[in-house]
Amino acid sequence: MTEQLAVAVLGAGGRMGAEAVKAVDAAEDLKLVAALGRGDSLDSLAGTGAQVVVDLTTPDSTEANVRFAVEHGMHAVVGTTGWDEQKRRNLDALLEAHPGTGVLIAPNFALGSVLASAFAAKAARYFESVEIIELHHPDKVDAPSGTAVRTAQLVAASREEAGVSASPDATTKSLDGARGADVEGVRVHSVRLRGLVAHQEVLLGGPGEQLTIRHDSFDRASFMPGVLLGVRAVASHPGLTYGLDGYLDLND
Ligand SMILES: NC(=O)C1=CN([C@@H]2O[C@H](COP(=O)(O)OP(=O)(O)OC[C@H]3O[C@@H](n4cnc5c(N)ncnc54)[C@H](O)[C@@H]3O)[C@@H](O)[C@H]2O)C=CC1
Ligand SMILES: O=C(O)C1=N[C@H](C(=O)O)C[C@H](O)C1
Repeated sequence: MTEQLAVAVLGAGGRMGAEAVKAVDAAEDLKLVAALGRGDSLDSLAGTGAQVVVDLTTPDSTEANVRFAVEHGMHAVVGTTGWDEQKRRNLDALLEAHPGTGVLIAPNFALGSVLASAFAAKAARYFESVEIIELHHPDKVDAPSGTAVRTAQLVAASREEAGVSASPDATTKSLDGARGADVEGVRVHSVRLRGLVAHQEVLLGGPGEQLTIRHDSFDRASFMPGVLLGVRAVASHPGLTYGLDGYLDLND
């Protein structure tokens, strides 16, 4: 048998972390060497031999966790939200000083969601209007979702490349928040509703027609194939990769 890859999960007591612990435990090629929760010292990682750290914590702690991993020669697979451009730039600089170490920041690990965002970006240049609605469970602490931000970035880049103008909008008078958040020129609306897990619709409108690209995660099991893919692949992708699409061949 080939040697198992040693994996540590941070945020192990959380909704995603608990699921990731089970998934890593069940994978024959992986060995769970640490499962840390809030309050556990990162120093306890040092003696575990962890090669890959999976971070599924909170936006206020993920940056320090990833910094610790990189500085101690561990690769990191990050699902936690909050990685804005400045934080990614800082991480890039840190990784330059640690060549050979890989970090994957995946706003969404569900393969269907990654595909839906890619399809939306492809379609966005052909429609006059585009808006995003993301819908999540009410225990989520951040809005808009990391997935919606990433989708808006991909959509905006695609429209800019194609020279498409901003979505038309005659609103001159509105209540604060009524038109959602502006993410790179794309309106994003956040719904929080008991019973939901993670859902997103990209609405694309043209004269007389609408295309809706919708993805639903009904269960956190949907994220685990992407987590495992990231864990297995991160060592062969040194530097920072933003989005699981960076590990997939979506160009055809
Ligand atoms: N990329 C993806 O596919 C997905 C990403 N997420 C994101 O993952 C993050 C976690 O989501 P949930 O599990 O739903 O949240 P959660 O609140 O259930 O879990 C977070 C856990 O991290 C723990 N924690 C906080 N700081 C820590 C630290 N320094 N060390 C160790 N543990 C620490 C908390 O005590 C909590 O148990 C959120 O940012 C969420 O948006 C969630 C689902 C899918
Ligand atoms: O908090 C969540 O639940 C999720 N967070 C990620 C996000 O903000 O996009 C991924 C997924 O949508 C679930």
